[in-house]
Order: sequence, then C-alpha cells, then structure tokens
Amino acid sequence: MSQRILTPDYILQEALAAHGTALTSYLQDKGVTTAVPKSQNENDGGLTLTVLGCGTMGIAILGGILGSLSDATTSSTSKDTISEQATPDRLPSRFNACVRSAASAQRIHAELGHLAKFASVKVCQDDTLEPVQQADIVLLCCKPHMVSEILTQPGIAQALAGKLVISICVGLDSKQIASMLPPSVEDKPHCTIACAMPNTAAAVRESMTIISKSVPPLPASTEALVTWIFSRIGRVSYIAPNLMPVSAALCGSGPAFVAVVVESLAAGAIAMGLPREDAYTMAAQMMRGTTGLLLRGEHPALLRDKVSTPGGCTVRGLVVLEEGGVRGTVARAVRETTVAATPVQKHKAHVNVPAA
Ligand SMILES: NC(=O)C1=CN([C@@H]2O[C@H](COP(=O)(O)OP(=O)(O)OC[C@H]3O[C@@H](n4cnc5c(N)ncnc54)[C@H](OP(=O)(O)O)[C@@H]3O)[C@@H](O)[C@H]2O)C=CC1
Ligand SMILES: O=C(O)[C@@H]1CCC=N1
Repeated sequence: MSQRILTPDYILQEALAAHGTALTSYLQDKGVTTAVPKSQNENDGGLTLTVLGCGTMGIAILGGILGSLSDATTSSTSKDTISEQATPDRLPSRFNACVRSAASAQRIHAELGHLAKFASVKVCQDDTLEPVQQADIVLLCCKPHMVSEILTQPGIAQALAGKLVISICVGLDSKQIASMLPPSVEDKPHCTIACAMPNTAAAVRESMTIISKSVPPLPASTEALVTWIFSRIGRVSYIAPNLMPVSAALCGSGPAFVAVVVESLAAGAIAMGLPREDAYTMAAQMMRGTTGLLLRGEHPALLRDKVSTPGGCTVRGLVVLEEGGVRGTVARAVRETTVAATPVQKHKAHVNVPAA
C-alpha cells in the first residue's frame, strides 16, 4: 500500500476545506480570531478555476499554475517565458480538481499536495456540478469522447452559462463543444469557448501550448487570462483554427515521438555496452542541449552539418538514418496524427494509405 506523507500545512488546508466554517465558529467560541488564508477567502477577488477531468494533463497544468503561484510567493524572479504578456485583472486563486475514481483523487493529493499551501485546491470525486457552479473558468481536460457525457449531465449547461470554458481535448473544436450546449440566446453565445493544445511537458513547465484564434476574437481581458494560464506551464502561441490539428500532432503528440527517438538512441548505445541508466540520462541531456541550440535560432540543417565532419563518424551514422527513411517515416507519422486529430475527419481514411 502506498504511503502519503502529510505535512502540517497540508492537513490544515484539508481541514479548512472540509470543515472551515465549523472550525472557525469553534475557535471563535473559544475567543480565538481566525485569519482564513487569502486563497481560501471567497471574497479575495480571485477567480475559481475548475479542472473537469484532472488526470495526466489536468495535474500537469494545475501543477504549473500552483508552481507559478508558489514562485510569486517565495521569489521575486518569475519563470514566465512570455514576460511581456498583459497580466489579467483577476487571477485564479481557488482550484477544483474533478475526477471519478478514488485512485485518481489520491494521485492528485500525491502529486499536488505539496503545492496546496499556495492556493485552495479542492479535490472533487464523482461530483462535477458544484465545482462547475463555483467556477469562473472551466478547464476541460477529460478524454474527448467523455466531453458530451459530462456537458450533458443535469445542471452542467446551466452552470456553465456566461463562463469561460477552455478545452484541451484533441479533435474537438469550439463549434463541436458549443453544439453540446444550449444554443446562444439573443446572439450571445451560451458561454465563451477557447481551445488550447498543451503537451505533457507542462509538468515541468516546458509545454509548447498552441491556442486557437477565436472567431470572433476573444475579448482582450479573456485572451489575457487564457494566455496567463498557459504561460504558467511554458510557451504560448496563437494559431488559426484550421491549423490546430497539425499543432496537436506536432506539439501535443510530439513528446511521444521524441521519446521513441530517445529510446532508439539509447538502445544503440546500450547495444554497444553503455549502462542502461547512463544511456537514458545521456540521451536526454544531449537532446536538451540540442533543443537549446535550436531555440537560439540555429537551423536544424546547419546544426546537422556542423556536427558531421567530412569523413568523420557522424556522417556515417547519418547515412544509415537516411537509408532507413527516418525523415519520411517521422513526417508520415505527423501527417497521420494530424488527420486523426482533425475534428471532422477523425474516423476517415489514414492519410498515408493510398485511396483504393
Ligand atoms: N496526454 C497528453 O499528453 C495530452 C492530452 N491532451 C488532451 O488532454 C485530455 C486529457 O488527457 P489525459 O490527461 O492524458 O487523460 P487522463 O485519462 O489522464 O485524464 C482524464 C481525467 O478525466 C477524469 N474523468 C473522466 N470522466 C470524468 C467525469 N465524468 N467527471 C470528472 N472527471 C472525469 C478521469 O478521472 P478517472 O481516472 O477517475 O476516471 C481522469 O482523471 C484529452 O482530451 C487529450 O486529448 C492534450 C495534449 C496532450
Ligand atoms: O493521443 C492523444 O489522445 C493525446 C492528444 C495529444 C497527445 N496525446
């Protein structure tokens, strides 16, 4: 059985979340004045953000936001990659994390418990209505096929009216999500829907998040808020809605493709006698260094040429890669993924299979 280490701060947060009112009146009866932590105070001017489906990505995003709030509390240096962005008038300070199973609830406690002292984080198991009612912003992080079931639960649509819904669900665009909600009233949409595509590196605040440009554009304050949320977990870029599927393939799925490359590099090194753990660490750090050069503006082709001395060892390895058709294979993987991530074409023919 896994063990959880509960810090005094964490226990206090949990007790306040579960029995805050009772604890406060008990202490007041004893003549003790209680100061509710800022983030627990419903009137602190902060927003409530509810993560609907707080699994791998929900935890990564929430962890990034809480981490950035902890940076703001403990240090004057910001880790923002987009430091010049407009700061929204109001920021999230209370968080609801919704899941179905006890195991998923436990996972949130285990992975985010140490950050809960920087804001109020409530884990909601098998309860979506109240957290959505409490929310100013709803982050839709469940699997795409679950969205319809969740949004059509009794009361959810009413609870979402007038709010900001941000979806990270691959293959769903804002029109499809809107179609699961009541129609707009008097030309006003039921709620504001934004679509974003982060990736799993959000967990280390190194995501490349692509956000779909909304039509009509989001109000400036809403766009600032969406940008703020995702710049907590890495870089942010806005793109035309029709380019979201290819962005999902490159940025959302990309870490899986790169992981295969790292595994392959390590496999070759292990085959030549390098200890397994050393091989994975060396491959990962080598990749990190290479991305540093690329992000500094170096073109990949020039980088490759710089490393391959004529008559040297690298060029011999490169010839093997070309013989194996690595470029074509990787490019085809991105094309195939793009088709699978495209809303209307999701179940259509594979792009790499020639038409019959
Ligand atoms: N994984 C990735 O790298 C990326 C994923 N995405 C997108 O992010 C989304 C989430 O993916 P991922 O985090 O991997 O998925 P996970 O399966 O890890 O997380 C989904 C979460 O949703 C919860 N959930 C399911 N149904 C309900 C419900 N009715 N009420 C409340 N919670 C519910 C699940 O809880 P429980 O476990 O208890 O059922 C689980 O915690 C997907 O739409 C995907 O397209 C986008 C970019 C990258
Ligand atoms: O493959 C998936 O379903 C998700 C979407 C983007 C990355 N992984």
